[in-house]
Amino acid sequence: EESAHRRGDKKVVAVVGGGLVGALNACFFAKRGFEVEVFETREDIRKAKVVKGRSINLALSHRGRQALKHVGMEDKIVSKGIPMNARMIHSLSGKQSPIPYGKKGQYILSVDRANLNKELLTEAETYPNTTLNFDHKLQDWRAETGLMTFARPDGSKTQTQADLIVGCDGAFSAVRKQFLRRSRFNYSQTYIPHGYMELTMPPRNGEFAMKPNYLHIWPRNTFMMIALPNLDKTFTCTLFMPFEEFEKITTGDEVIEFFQKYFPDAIPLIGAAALRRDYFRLPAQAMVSVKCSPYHIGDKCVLMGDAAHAVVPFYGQGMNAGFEDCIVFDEIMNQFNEDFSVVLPEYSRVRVPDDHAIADLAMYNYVEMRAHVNSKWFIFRKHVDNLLHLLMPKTIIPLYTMVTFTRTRYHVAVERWHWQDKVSFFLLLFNFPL
Ligand SMILES: Cc1cc2nc3c(=O)[nH]c(=O)nc-3n(C[C@H](O)[C@H](O)[C@H](O)COP(=O)(O)OP(=O)(O)OC[C@H]3O[C@@H](n4cnc5c(N)ncnc54)[C@H](O)[C@@H]3O)c2cc1C
Ligand SMILES: COc1ccc2c(c1)CN(c1nc(C(=O)N(C)c3cc(Cl)c(F)cc3C(=O)O)c(Cl)s1)C2
Repeated sequence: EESAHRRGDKKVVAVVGGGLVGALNACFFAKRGFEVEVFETREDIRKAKVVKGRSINLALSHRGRQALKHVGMEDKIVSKGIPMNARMIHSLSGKQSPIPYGKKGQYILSVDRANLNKELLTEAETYPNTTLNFDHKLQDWRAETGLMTFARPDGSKTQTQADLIVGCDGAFSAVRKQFLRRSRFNYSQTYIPHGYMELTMPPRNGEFAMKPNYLHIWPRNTFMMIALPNLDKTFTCTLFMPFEEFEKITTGDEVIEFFQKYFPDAIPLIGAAALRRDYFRLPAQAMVSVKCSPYHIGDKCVLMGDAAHAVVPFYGQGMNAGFEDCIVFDEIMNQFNEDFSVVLPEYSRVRVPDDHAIADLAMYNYVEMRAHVNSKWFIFRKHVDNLLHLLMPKTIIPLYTMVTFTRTRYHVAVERWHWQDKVSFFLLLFNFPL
């Protein structure tokens, strides 16, 4: 029967969550001519001052760029990103060793999260068939009818119906909550013992304090710090450490002592006074890994982005994977002529194995980095990867290359990686002329 809430002839798509994936998804659906309604808990961040407590910048790579390209946003976002052509490994002695990501054109971009979110919201708004509703917190919804209930800041409630509900409301998704009540819905979440804290490295004499076109890494097994450049010539440093280690450091002196021991070269670059102050500004944030399946309910609701698969950040792929979700869904919409009753199950069938694979990869890399990776090991491994790739470009492709610079399905990249590990072990064993 005619759906009551159809405006004109096109169906209504409700995107819950106006974060990175929700804002991008709104563009994908609007481009197809749907009536798009975005519902976002927070106020319009384009009017707000600072969004606190989120990772300030992110690494954008191929998968994410392809999604942005699809809605004509790639050039605008890339122009405001800072290319990182290589990692810069900081050893305990302060020695810096660059390791290229690949051939010349193979670089990743440091992009500002808040700006990316603003640009995507503004782009979504340019579509006449798109409405952004801020200060709308989804509280409840029903799969049978597509009826949603939102809480407003003044305590009032509003309701609206949609033909399709797209849950892009992040790792603690309210849309996903309804999935948990249904039979045959699989769900798992893991908080890792590490937390993360962001520290700012200011410019020095008006210039970047370190070489800007690198992803700076201080790998120290249990501890790790990374730094990505910002357009204002600062670096955002992210310190990863077990919560119990964060809790041991309670005074400014202890902060300096800790950095003296593990990241001595960073003290003058961040500044001892700033370090003493900023370390206590915000508590360390938790990192959770969420896996679930299926991603849909009937022809009514589908989860994308962190709402479907929150991953630990140790591959820099969370947003890239969420952005790629949008392309994959769009491709399936083309294949099955926008018939939600076919598109949604097909999307789960295709995408669950890949998003689970990247979740596993990121967790694997977290365990790997925590256990083995100090500067020497990191440098050695990456050089071996690059050497084998040089000798047998078609046979050995480093895993991070497949993940970061191609759209090889994540689960296929993992399968190849397992195969390659056997082959290269075999080759080394029979001392293939390396
Ligand atoms: C430290 C750290 C570093 C990272 N680095 C990278 C990186 O380098 N590269 C990368 O690709 N990814 C990275 N990520 C991952 C990336 O941040 C996430 O994958 C990405 O933000 C997911 O986007 P999303 O839109 O799905 O969710 P979110 O960005 O969480 O957006 C969800 C939105 O939904 C809204 N919302 C929540 N609940 C409701 C509700 N009930 N009703 C309405 N709205 C609601 C929220 O306000 C928010 O705006 C990193 C993550 C962390 C924590
Ligand atoms: C804003 O906060 C964050 C937090 C973590 C990350 C990022 C941004 C961006 N990240 C990227 N990771 C890769 C990668 O593939 N691997 C295997 C790596 C994984 C780790 Cl943990 C690392 F330190 C270096 C590399 C590396 O290879 O350079 C990229 Cl490529 S980008 C991790």
